Amino acid sequence: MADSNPAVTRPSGSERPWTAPTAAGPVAATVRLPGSKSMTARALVLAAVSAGSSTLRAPLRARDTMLMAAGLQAMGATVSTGDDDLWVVRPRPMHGPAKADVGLAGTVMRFLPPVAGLAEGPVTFDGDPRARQRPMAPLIDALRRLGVEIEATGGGNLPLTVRGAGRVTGGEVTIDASSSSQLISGLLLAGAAFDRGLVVRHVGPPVPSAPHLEMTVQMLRAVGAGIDDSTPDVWAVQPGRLAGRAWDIEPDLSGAAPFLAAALVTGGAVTVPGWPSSTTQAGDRLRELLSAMGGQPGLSTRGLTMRGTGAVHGLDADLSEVGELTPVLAALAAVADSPSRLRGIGHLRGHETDRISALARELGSLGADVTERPDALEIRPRPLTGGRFETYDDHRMAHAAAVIGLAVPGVELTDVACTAKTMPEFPALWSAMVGEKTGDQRGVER
Ligand SMILES: O=C(O)C1=C[C@@H](OP(=O)(O)O)[C@@H](O)[C@H](O)C1
Ligand SMILES: C=C(OP(=O)(O)O)C(=O)O
Repeated sequence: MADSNPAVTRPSGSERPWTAPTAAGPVAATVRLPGSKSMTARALVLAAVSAGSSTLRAPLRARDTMLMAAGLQAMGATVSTGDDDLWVVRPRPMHGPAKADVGLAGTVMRFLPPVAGLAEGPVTFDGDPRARQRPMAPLIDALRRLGVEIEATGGGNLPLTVRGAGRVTGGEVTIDASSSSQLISGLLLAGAAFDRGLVVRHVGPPVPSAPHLEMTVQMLRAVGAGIDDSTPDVWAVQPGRLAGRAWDIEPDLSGAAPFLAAALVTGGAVTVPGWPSSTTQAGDRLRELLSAMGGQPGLSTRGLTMRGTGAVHGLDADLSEVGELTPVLAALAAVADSPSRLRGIGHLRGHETDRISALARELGSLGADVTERPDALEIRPRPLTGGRFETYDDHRMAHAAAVIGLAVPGVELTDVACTAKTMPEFPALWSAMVGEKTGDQRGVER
């Protein structure tokens, strides 16, 4: 289904085993990171449902965002991704028949079906085997109640076919989005184009990932949407045409997690240039979280510099708003000098893999004492030894393994190619940061 772009396709057999490099001493590097996955995804979708052309400066070129671009193109939008630094999106009337490969991208599988409701004709969605297990049912139900016809071939999951009528009635809908904030973001991003606009009311256990919802609201406002989020758990988008615009995509701050963690593990210093002084990205919370674990963050016009102090402390934190940071924080917790409790992360069981189980199993297999709770991880550090580390197609499991590998020789990832989901250049950047001479040095100054 996907095109032949290597950043997109993930044929079986593309796995690449990798032994994580061990740091010979404190790392000292400036690491230039690619654009934010979450901002790139939203900018692409908003551009496709807007009235005029849009541009994305410094977008993320990775599997998730290329699949988003391909899905929008399949529905008729023109998305020019030839220039690494500037993508151009020209909206066109959306239509089927079309097929969209979501890969393993939560953003693609939750953001595109509402757009497909606006298309005329059938659009079929499917993805990697694991994508068929990720929560979709609340979105399918909500879209149906908003007037969209959906053939749910996969029951409440993928695959599914949206039989769009070229317009969506819209109006008010309730949804239980406790399994993923993306269920709400997806509805909101398309909602201004619905005939009656959209009022989304969340009912159920708390919605995770508040910063991501804030990003959705702010980016909608930036293209002229009238949106009211003043009532907790209710979002109201007025109907109206959105304006195309020029987006400057910020560096991916969640993708910064393993690099900043390297400063703590090795007692070194890592700078990420272009760190925004104000942002809705969840990764900005790394400043306080890594500070609680012993790092010293300093934000200046050069970017964010994280300095290690030689000590890594355990962490007791509710990570419900920043769940995607959990794998790297869990890795740090495993090499810390005191126990950790990472709480509020039940929804991670529906991520790229069940991250609670996966982290418990893999950290445990290296020697850490880990207790898996329904919505938490308790990690008591013990001396670790190298060994096989299964990455479960999960880019952030690979990041976690790389962080431990800095301190523990012989951590062997079953696959590092899964990092292409959000950062195809991860292995090269990582090796260059650690000082391996053989690697591609682009993006890293030492
Ligand atoms: O909207 C987004 O861009 C995202 C929202 C979050 O999803 P969940 O709320 O499902 O955790 C986050 O974990 C994911 O990496 C990206
Ligand atoms: C949960 C994540 O991704 P997705 O957008 O596929 O949900 C993530 O990147 O950590």
